[in-house]
Amino acid sequence: MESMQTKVLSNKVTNLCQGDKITKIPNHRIKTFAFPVKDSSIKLVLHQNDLSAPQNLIYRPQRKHDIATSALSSAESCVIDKFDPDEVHSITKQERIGILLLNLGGPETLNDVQPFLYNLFADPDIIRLPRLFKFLQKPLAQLISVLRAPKSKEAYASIGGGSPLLRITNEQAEAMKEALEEKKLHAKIYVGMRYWHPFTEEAINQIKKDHISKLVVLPLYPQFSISTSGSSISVLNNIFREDGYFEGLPISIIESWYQRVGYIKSMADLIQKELLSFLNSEEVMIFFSAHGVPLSYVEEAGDPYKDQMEDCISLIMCELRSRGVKNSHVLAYQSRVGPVQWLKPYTDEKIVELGQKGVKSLLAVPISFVSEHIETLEEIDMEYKELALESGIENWGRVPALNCTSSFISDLANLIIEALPTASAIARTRSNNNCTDDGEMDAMQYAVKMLFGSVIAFFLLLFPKLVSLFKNSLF
Ligand SMILES: C=CC1=C(C)c2cc3[nH]c(cc4nc(cc5[nH]c(cc1n2)c(C)c5CCC(=O)O)C(CCC(=O)O)=C4C)c(C)c3C=C
Ligand SMILES: [Fe+2]
Repeated sequence: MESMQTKVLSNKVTNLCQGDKITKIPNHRIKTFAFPVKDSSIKLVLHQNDLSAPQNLIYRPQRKHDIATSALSSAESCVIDKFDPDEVHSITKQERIGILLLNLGGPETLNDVQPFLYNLFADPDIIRLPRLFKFLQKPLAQLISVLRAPKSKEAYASIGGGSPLLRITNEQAEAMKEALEEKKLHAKIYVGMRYWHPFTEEAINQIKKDHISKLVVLPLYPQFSISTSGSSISVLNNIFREDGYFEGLPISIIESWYQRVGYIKSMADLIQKELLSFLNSEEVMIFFSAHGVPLSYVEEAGDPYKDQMEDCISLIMCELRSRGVKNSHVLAYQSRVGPVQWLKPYTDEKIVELGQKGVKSLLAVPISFVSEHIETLEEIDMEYKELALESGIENWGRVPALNCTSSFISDLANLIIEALPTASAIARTRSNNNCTDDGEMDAMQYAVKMLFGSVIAFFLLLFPKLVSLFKNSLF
């Protein structure tokens, strides 16, 4: 396993040994700092000379796509040290700590499916239109959501009529609160969903009512993607910029956490346990199935999702190998939507290929999400299982999602505690982007764009050939 460690000494970045303490020259400013450390026991803590408590703690995986980050500002001196929870508690006793868990959200009833899909496709981080065509976003979302709704409804009906996501996320929040209390940190936990209730805005209103004085934001996606954590964080950053409450409020945003030892070990535990349920466990191929993203996200927009996914899988396999598990493994991407190319190999094609090659036993491991959801319960458990059995795979198994696994929840609680000292005020620079936000568009401009977009969408609906092309290739 590659492990790169870095230390700051004056202006230089050199190699670091665990436990190194380095005092940096006073008044040195640190603006951004990539900290590509895979061993999460090593942290970089920035101290101010007159305070004994850490002011900032940097915990940033290496990534290509740069979105707003706030944790790093200026520091008087710099110490590289191991994380000390007692020190954190001493500075947080007087605070009203809030933890905001971000997630995707899902329809609770079949009637919610179409409006939920509308919210999803109206997100410019999900359908990325060129600037010139941005005005089509909402009419297109309306069209696609109406066309896709019947298929999605069928899938949600087959798993009981709605998504289990809110229930599981609430259970995780409750379990996290208890784990934090055991670690002597009292915090209020909020759930903010991107596409369904309770929306992020609802969670933010509650945070304000509760007079939270320090906030940690934790997206429940281990790996960062523009389409998931990125989208949720940009909604938040817009709120933080516009709302005076957040001016000066210390906030720490955790962007990804797939490389945490606690998470990796929890995943390895689940895989190891499930392998034992096969009669021929050493012959089973471990089949990691990650939610896909369009290829352009990675190749054009610099989404670090694929790199992080591959990294994550090599860390899990490394952990399994250290336990003597020698099974082969493969990574494929599921749940593609639309006519564009997505990350490959595709899960369905890979299953067929493996069946043709004579593989007899597969263990599916959902890897991009930590709760059961439609794509584990319907796509993997029903569609892919059926496809596998038709393709000659004889033994099929699936690793459950982490949900409330206690080692995992405890590790997330540690992550929150470690992130607290990094909380710092978000820079409130207003975007000078004129035309991307409805709020910034005048009413007339908005009405014209909606009307024009709706006319185009309406014409698309009138052409049966186009619609059937949409239906066949998109949905
Ligand atoms: C890390 C996980 C996810 C990524 C990456 C992601 C990207 C992504 N998704 C869509 C389109 C849809 N996603 C849908 C549901 C859905 N997606 C995720 C996770 C990721 N999505 C979850 C957990 C869920 C399920 C929520 C639930 O209700 O249980 C759906 C709706 C379901 C369906 O109709 O299939 C769509 C559509 C795109 C286009 C995309 C990247 C651009
Ligand atoms: Fe999705």
